This record gives sequence, C-alpha cells and structure tokens, in this order.
Amino acid sequence: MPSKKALIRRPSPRLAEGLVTHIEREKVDVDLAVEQWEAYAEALRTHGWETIEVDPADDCPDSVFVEDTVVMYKNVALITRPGAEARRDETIGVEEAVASLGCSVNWIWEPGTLDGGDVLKVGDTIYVGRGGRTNAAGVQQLRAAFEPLGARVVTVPVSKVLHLKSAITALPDGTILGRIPQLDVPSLFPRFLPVPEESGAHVVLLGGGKLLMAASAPKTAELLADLGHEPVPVDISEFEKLEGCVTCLSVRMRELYA
Ligand SMILES: NC(=O)NCCC[C@H](N)C(=O)O
Repeated sequence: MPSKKALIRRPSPRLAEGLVTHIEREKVDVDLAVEQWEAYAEALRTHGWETIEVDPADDCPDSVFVEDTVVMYKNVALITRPGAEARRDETIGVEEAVASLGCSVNWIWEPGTLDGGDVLKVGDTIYVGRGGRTNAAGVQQLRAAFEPLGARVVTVPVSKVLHLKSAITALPDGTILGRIPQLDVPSLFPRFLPVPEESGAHVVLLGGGKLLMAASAPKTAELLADLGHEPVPVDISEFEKLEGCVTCLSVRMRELYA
C-alpha cells in the first residue's frame, strides 16, 4: 500500500507581503487565510492523507506555497532553488522534513533556478515549465536528477502565467486540464480538456477519483462531475490573491521507501 503523506506549511504572519507578478495586488486577510489553510489541510486528511507540517518560516511571506521548494519523484526529493530570490530561504526547513521521512535528497544548484509549481508529473512524464521562475540550467538539473530513475522530462515554454501549473494540471487518466489562451504551445499535450475557469485548471488528485479544487471554479467542478470525477471544493481566495492555487499548498508523497 503506497504511503499517502503530504507536506504542508503554516502561513507566515507576513503572508500579505507575498509576491504578485501577473495580477494586481489585493489586500490579503491573513486570519481568513489561516482558516482556509486549516480547512485545506483537513480536506487532505479526510481523504486519507497524513499531513506533515514543515517548520514554519515566519520571515518568508510566500512559505505557505511549499510546493515550490521541493519536487518528489519516486523516493527522491529534489530541493529547488526558487526563481525569486526573496523565496530562496524557504528551502531550509524543507530539507530537514524530507530527510526525516527517509527520502534521498538532491538539490538544484546555482546557476539553476526551478520552482516546484513549474513541474507537473503525469505518470513517468515530467512536464517542466521554462519561464519566469525556472531557467534552462534548472531544467537540465531536473533532467539529470530524474531521467536516470525512469522519468521522461518534457520542457514547456511558459510566458503567460507564473508557473506551468498555473496553466495546467492533469486528471488521474493523464488528460491535461487548462485554458488554451494561457499556454504558449498547447499542441505539446497529447490529450487536452479545456476548462471554463482559470482556477479550474488546477486539481490535486486525492485518490479514488476525487479532485481537490478551488471553490472559485464551480463551472469546471460541474463539468468534471459530469465526466465522472468527484470534485472536492475548498475556498482558497486569500491564496489566489497571491497567485497561489490548490496544488501549491502541499507536496504529495506517494512513493516513500519506508
Ligand atoms: N506553485 C504555485 O502556484 N505557487 C504560487 C506561488 C505564489 C507566490 N506569491 C509567488 O509569486 O511565488
């Protein structure tokens, strides 16, 4: 039985100072964000995931977006080197957390930069967005870390959104969900389902056909329910104001060698 563990990280009291790149800054309600984060974590637990809290990084406003700091493939945790310099210190507690779970640990090194939000795994295919946060050296290092383990790395140009996973994620059957206008090269994806809302492009696979999704995408939830999936909506409005989405608030670990 594969382990179902998920790393999460409590929001920093400085969350409202988080970076915004492609949208206008809006006021973030930090107390509401903490409530939403707790509900998100509870939704993971309700669907069989053990949540593991990485030590908080209170001085790092964006630290709740823990997905950007580590990429898992099989038992290997690749600690990233975030593209935004302001986010580099976030990796510190994450190294300890993954090492204590028995992962083999690897790193992205200078001059490489890579954000976990740019990495989408679909079986053994790893799509990596080359964009504002992930550079060519980061892509090369990702390939060197994971191709020897059986992955096939496909690079995707990303210029219209923050991360690759701001534009697309994948259903359990590998179908890519997204919106064509947000993609530089939509033809890169073999099976593509357009969704009616921007935040509808983001799903977290909970297992058993259940999809954790943002409550801000009700039409997409309806579409996916009609196709036989089971959407589990969570309100993450305060994180969306900082270009966060459901995927970026956790790192799911399924293949721990434990
Ligand atoms: N993987 C993600 O979607 N991460 C969201 C990061 C948002 C944060 N405000 C940032 O700009 O880095």
